Amino acid sequence: MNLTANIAGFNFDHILLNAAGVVCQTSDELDSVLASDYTGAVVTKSATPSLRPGNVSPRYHELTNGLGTINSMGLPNEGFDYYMDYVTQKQTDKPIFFSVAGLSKQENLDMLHKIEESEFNGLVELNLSCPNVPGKPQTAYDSETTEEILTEVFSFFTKPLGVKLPPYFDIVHFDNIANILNKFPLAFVNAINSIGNGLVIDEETDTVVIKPKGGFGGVGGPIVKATALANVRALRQRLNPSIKMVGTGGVTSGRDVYEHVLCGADLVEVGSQLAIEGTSVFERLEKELAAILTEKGYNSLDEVRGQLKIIE
Ligand SMILES: CC(C)(C)CCc1c(C(=O)O)[nH]c(=O)[nH]c1=O
Repeated sequence: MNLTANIAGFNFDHILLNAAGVVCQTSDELDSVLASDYTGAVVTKSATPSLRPGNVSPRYHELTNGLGTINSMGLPNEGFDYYMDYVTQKQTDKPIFFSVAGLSKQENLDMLHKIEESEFNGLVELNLSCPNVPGKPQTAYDSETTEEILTEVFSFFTKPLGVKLPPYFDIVHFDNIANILNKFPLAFVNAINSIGNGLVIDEETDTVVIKPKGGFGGVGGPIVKATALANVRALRQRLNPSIKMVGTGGVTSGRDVYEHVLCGADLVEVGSQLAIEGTSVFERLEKELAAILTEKGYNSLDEVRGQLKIIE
């Protein structure tokens, strides 16, 4: 059975990996994802130029009803040089995604220049949920800023690069962002990041569950699956075929992985469920996915990818 994928000439023997931010801040965590026999790659926690402790705790919470998670981590990470050391020294035949999230356009450009000039030979994921200038929405929700930063990036960057996008909720927004992204030689697009600025309340105490931002945080897990699938599908339908698709959001079963592939995903990432279940989740998900393919008489994900049917 063929459960492989290819992006920018990189072969992935498995289509599953972690979502940036989950089990990927330290070298031990990164090693644990790579060590799984059921992952095809690993992505680092989004790096900033220097080390960041991130926000005060509680900053992450799993909903008691199991429907999802909420977080306002605040970009805690070991700093750019730590991840550069890791990705350039790590001996592995699995591709590595180096995620970056500068706090300004200049920080992103500086990090990307360093990657361009480095020995790193993996893929880069530019986190476009990165902050924008005060008073403006996150970068990915600001078309001009998105186009401006990608224009500057591709004026010098030649290694495989994709973008991590927040969810969009309006068909015109799908059209707009796809029109911008199609102007650039992107290796991939990763949809979705957590749904921004949700709010979860503790029913015992009538209090928010995370401390930063008065309780507002990014929402993940089962609760976001419908939005994640819609974004993967809408972007797949609009983006040049040369831009591959990474599906993220709401994956807790092999069926969820299968649905991301039906919508067009080449790789599928696991965030909340990985945080909850640990790296054994990858084996469970791949085996559940393989069982679905067998049951349906498919021998390869190539027969499934993008084949979602509509009601004629
Ligand atoms: C939200 C930002 C802090 C600007 C980026 C890092 C990030 C975080 C985070 O570090 O709080 N959490 C997410 O769910 N997605 C992200 O992309």
